[in-house]
Amino acid sequence: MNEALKRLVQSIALPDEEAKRLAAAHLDQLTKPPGSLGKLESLVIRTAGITGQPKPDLARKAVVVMAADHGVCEEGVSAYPAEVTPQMLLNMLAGGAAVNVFSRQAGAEVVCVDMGVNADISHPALLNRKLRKGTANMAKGPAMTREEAEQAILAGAAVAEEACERGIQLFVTGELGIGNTTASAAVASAFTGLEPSLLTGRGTGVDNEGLSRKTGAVQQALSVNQPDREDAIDVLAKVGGLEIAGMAGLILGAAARNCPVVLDGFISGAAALAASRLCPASLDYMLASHVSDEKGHAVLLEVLGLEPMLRLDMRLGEGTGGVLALPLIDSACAVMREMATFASAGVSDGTGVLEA
Ligand SMILES: Cc1cc2ncn([C@H]3O[C@H](COP(=O)(O)O)[C@@H](O)[C@H]3O)c2cc1C
Ligand SMILES: O=C(O)c1cccnc1
Repeated sequence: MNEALKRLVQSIALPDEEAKRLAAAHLDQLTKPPGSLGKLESLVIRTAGITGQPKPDLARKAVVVMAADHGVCEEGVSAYPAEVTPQMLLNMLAGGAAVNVFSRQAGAEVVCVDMGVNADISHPALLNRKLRKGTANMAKGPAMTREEAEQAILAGAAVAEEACERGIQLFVTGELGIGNTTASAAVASAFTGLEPSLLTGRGTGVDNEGLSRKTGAVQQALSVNQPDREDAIDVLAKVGGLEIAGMAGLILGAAARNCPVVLDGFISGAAALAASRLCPASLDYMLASHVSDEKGHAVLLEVLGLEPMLRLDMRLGEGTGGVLALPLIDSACAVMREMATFASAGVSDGTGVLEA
């Protein structure tokens, strides 16, 4: 691991236990039976620990969409051609993708980052962090070099840091990259040791023949490259993607700044697994939004030990599921700041009504 990456990993602190304790105590003073807000209560306690604020206020939120292309598309692993990556990126920059619609509803910014799209795109709102034009075909050799993977992680972390500097307080992981469910399956299989067939799904909607080609490409990528699961950078370099490494960096960068990171779907899950292997403490900063329909996502969340808030049978990516969870997080935090306590509202808290 290079020095800058080591420093990044070392800068990630454990959650603030005192803020968690204060949040839990405050929740029990609010005008509701203890625990009656269910998972929103554990969510806000975790958020307090992440931010160090017993009553978190996360007004400024961004979904960061990392975009890149994948050499493995040559193997016929997606239902769509690779040209869709730059086309969809332009659509997103114009505000026309699903993630833009949901973000307008949720009051979140969409930040698009070119990590390695196989086309020259220039747009005033696009962050150009292109390290190369797409990865190499991992079924034939390493997707990228170790240095490129490290640079991609650091670039992702820098995006988080720059966004924090201008006031962003919460991140959603988003992505765009035709072929990236194949790379994510390979990354997930490399880290977990689970069979590729358990982690390879239909992505954009490949048919049965496409699915067996895709599973075969994942198996081949693993056998050709032999990634070392103890070495997260080796895994990302050999069978990952530029956007997946960038997302892992974004997660680490957000954690280093005490910001919650809301994970979207399967690709986000693969990036989260990589981040957790680079820095186990980063897991405490991750909130799982939904479980997607992509085969393998539920397993990944289980491995991460994260419980999703939503199950909407979505399989889109872009950060869409993550953005849909933002109103829940906002509501959970608002409870802490706005709800009356038993004392302030003059409501009996029930003590003394029942014999202990
Ligand atoms: C029009 C369109 C919009 C998308 N938005 C996200 N994805 C999602 O699908 C791609 C991954 O699936 P696969 O591995 O099967 O290629 C990624 O771009 C992901 O963000 C899209 C895909 C398409 C076709
Ligand atoms: O789970 C996801 O996020 C997903 C699934 C299919 C295609 N793109 C993304």
